[in-house]
Amino acid sequence: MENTLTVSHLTKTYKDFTLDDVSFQVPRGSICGLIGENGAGKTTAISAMLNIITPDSGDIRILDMDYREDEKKIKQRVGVVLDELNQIPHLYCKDIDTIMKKIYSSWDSRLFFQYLEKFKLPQKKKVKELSKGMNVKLNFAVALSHNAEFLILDEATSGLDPVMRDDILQLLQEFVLDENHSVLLSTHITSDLDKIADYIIFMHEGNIQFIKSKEDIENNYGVLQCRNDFFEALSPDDYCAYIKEEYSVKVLVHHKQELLRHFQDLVIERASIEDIMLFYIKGVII
Ligand SMILES: Nc1ncnc2c1ncn2[C@@H]1O[C@H](COP(=O)(O)OP(=O)(O)OP(=O)(O)O)[C@@H](O)[C@H]1O
Repeated sequence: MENTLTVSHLTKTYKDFTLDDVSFQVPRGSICGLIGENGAGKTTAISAMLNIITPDSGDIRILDMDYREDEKKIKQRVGVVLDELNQIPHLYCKDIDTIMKKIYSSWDSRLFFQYLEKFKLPQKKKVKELSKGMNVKLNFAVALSHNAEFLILDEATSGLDPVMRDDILQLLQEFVLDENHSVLLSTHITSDLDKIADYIIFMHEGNIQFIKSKEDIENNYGVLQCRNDFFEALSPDDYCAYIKEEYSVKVLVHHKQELLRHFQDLVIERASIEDIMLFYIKGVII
């Protein structure tokens, strides 16, 4: 199995929105970041994978199984953390263990209580008494305590303080040290993906705008701020998007080493995932 997740030609139409023939993969052993503006279709795609909504067409395979036919088997092997809170409000944190033991065949109580301690979650607090961030941490403790091979995280880290977010990012990196483990992480905090993602899947208005490896972004992409006359002298092959400003042009280049060979004094800044996203949404794409 090369890919943990394969989404093929996924289409879902709502009144004012179409998720339009979307295809992408999560390679085994990788962390993939799913990014896109509000309403781009990220949650729609994730809801289809989890069989929460029924797509109009398309195939989804998770861990080499069909997402509908094999839903029960898949859910045993997948950990999910969504933006919304999905634990039962009147339960004590420790009672979650009793319930999850019945749901997951490979539930690990010892590991769950270790996570409660690590995340400073009091066993004797009710779920409804937890803050939003504490609730997110509880969902992570559940997702990580049943030997899941694949984590699907939809805006899961947005309610966490920077220190806890950093701890979770580290946990995710440790999780994929096992090459059978993979993560799909939808987030607006693109700096998190600069730190840990192997691939970036960028959705825009219901379509896949691009899929790139972080290595490709780091090695080949860059941001050049230049004067209009210099920009006019460039070949369109030298860049993939640009934004005209009052006295200069911001250019997204995708073969920066080649450009630097021709223009040795050129200053090309590192392109962050946020920079690239802004070029594709606000700029002119070549
Ligand atoms: N049940 C529904 N009925 C009608 N439209 C819907 C429904 N669910 C989602 N949509 C629409 O689908 C579009 C995509 O929504 P979705 O939640 O997938 O976006 P998103 O990329 O996750 O956005 P965000 O970053 O804001 O969470 C939006 O225009 C939304 O209004």
